[in-house]
Amino acid sequence: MILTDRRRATSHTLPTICGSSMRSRALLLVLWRLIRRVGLYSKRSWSRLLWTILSSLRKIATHPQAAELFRFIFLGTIVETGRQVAAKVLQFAKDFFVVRAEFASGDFAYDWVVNYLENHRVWNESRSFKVVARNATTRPYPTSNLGKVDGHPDPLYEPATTQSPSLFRWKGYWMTITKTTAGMSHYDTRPEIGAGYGVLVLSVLTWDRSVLDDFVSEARSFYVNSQVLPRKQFNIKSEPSESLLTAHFRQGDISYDWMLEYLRSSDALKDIMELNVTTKQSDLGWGTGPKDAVRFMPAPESMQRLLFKSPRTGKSAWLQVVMTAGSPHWETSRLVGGSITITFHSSDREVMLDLIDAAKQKYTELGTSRVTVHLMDKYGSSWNSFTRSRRALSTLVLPTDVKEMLLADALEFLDSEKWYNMAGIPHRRGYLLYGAPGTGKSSTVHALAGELGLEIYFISLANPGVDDFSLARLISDTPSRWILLIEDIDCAFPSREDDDEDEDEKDEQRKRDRRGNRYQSNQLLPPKSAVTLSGLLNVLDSVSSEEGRLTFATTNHIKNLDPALIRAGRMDLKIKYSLATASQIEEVFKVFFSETDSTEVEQCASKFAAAVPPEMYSVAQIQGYLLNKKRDPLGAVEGVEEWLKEQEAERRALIESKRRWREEMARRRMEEEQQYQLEMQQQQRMEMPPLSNAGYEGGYVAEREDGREGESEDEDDGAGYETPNEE
Ligand SMILES: Nc1ncnc2c1ncn2[C@@H]1O[C@H](COP(=O)(O)OP(=O)(O)OP(=O)(O)O)[C@@H](O)[C@H]1O
Repeated sequence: MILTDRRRATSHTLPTICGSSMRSRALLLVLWRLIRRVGLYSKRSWSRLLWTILSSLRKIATHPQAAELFRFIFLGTIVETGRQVAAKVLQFAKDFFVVRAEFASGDFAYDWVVNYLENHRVWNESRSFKVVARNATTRPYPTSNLGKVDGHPDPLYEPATTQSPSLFRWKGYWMTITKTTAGMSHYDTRPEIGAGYGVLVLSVLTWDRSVLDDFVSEARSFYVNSQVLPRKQFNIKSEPSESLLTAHFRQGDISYDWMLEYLRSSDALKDIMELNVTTKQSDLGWGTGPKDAVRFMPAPESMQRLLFKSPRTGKSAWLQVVMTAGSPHWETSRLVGGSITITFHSSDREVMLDLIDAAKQKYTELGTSRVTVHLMDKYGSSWNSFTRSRRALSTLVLPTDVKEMLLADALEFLDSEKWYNMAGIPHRRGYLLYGAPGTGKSSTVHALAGELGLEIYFISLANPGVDDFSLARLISDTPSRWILLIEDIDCAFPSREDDDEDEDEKDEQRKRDRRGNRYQSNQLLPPKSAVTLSGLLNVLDSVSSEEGRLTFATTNHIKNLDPALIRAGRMDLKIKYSLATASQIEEVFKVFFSETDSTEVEQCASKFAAAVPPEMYSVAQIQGYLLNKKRDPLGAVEGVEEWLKEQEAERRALIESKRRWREEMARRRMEEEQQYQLEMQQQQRMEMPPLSNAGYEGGYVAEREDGREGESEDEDDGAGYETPNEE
């Protein structure tokens, strides 16, 4: 009954308390029953509950095991608090009594400290190290007595890779040093991280920070004043420091040649550890001594250290040299685009200037004088520069006065800039050098450039990458007072006189499309260059480039040139280069044997000149013959008859082969023409309407007198063909 009553009471109170969900209703019902059973709804029952809890706690506390537990908790709290306080105090003491510095490889400070530590045998004193075999003869390792004379490397001590700190004493202070090397992370994208990255942590047990400053400054001055090459630590490509002086030398600029010669000299080579050994002739020519047959160069793409001592002030500084090798130019295969970057381990500008001076002086002592030549790259987008030996104007064998006249004219032009400005005439002058190949046209330009101290900008119109636009852009990127050299200017445009013998073969090739099919006579021939005549004229007349320009154009075929190209104002002076005259032949002979007894040479020269027919051979051809007899003037005279016979035979053979070639070409042309006509006839027949429909009303194909098929009358414009019937 009681149960029933309670259920009733619950059922009518619950809906006012809870929500609608069945599950929460059931939960609340259980709770409600619990409260009612314990009687928590009354004040008396609360105090009873409290009393129960307290009495239970008292029971637990008086239990012997519980008392033990409380004691442990209490003690533990005290110990942990003490430990934390001690750690805080220790950390504070460490911060206060230990000075800590970090050095990262790639920075010079790192090198100073590492160099200092290595020279003070810190790793030898360490409890953990690795032993490596290196050549230590250049380094003062007093403990190492091995390997001094037998050419084998010495054992050296290096920090162990375990990163364990080494302890050492410096001026009464204890220091610990930790060196981490060899690639902390291979995944790091920063350039200085990866294999070879190193960090050095130096801690000094002192509260005085100036101890560390003193240490670093001692390491620095030890490094700077050291006469022993510091061992290369890490080959880091990035710039080591922005605050130090760095000088860049680019190939094509004469200062690059100075520096290259200096680096090749024995002064610098003694410090350089990675060398390129070559027996290849360099731009600068062979040396005279037997040792010069092998040339040494600092290895490109490597970082080299060398000590430079200024001859003027006696100051010295370590230099870090990084060389980049150039790549071969597409047309000439000369190396272009190389560079030398020198970082001075000093911020003293005087040292840098002294180095450049010393390099220049070394270069002058060698007696090499060079001319800078800029060649366009294969895309016609930029200039690649290099230098080549200067040629003395006196070595050119030209008809009397030509050299003198050219030089005087160019000098006068360069001197009269003001006059040009006053007269409102653009300050530029054009020279056209024309004549047979090998007569000295290009050599004249190079010799003149050396004489006038001007740079040559060489453009090749046959370069597939160059067009009007790129040519104009390239020309605008030039200095004032320069030489523009356009060789074989005729090659750029289709020749208008196809009967030229030398050009026949080239033209024949050009007259074929990519698949080898011949261009028909009614089709336009492709131009030889993407540069158009008007594009070139624009460049010659342009005011965009700096003025003071001497333009030299050379050609073997002046008759192929458009008159617009060579009119006065564009080509002011036209100089003809002929095949060698008698006096030129004699002079070439004398130049060749200038080191032999003069009376003998005089006699031989006139005999030689009398034997060689004038204006038959170029100077280049005569030089070619004399090169084989360069120490034997008498032999040169005796052998000339034989050589002339050979030349004559060669000439005849050449004429004969050209004749045969022309005949063959004419035959092929005729065959092609016939084939073409035949194909056209067949094609027209195939397009012809069926014969059954032919008739007066339907139109027809008429046979023309010349054998070609006519068109139907219906499609004609009214003039019509005469029909066979009408005929
Ligand atoms: N008049 C000359 N005096 C001295 N050397 C010459 C002379 N002519 C030609 N040579 C020599 O012949 C070689 C070719 O000369 P160069 O290239 O100057 O001739 P070029 O007339 O420009 O020929 P091309 O028309 O084929 O370009 C060079 O090695 C040069 O030394």
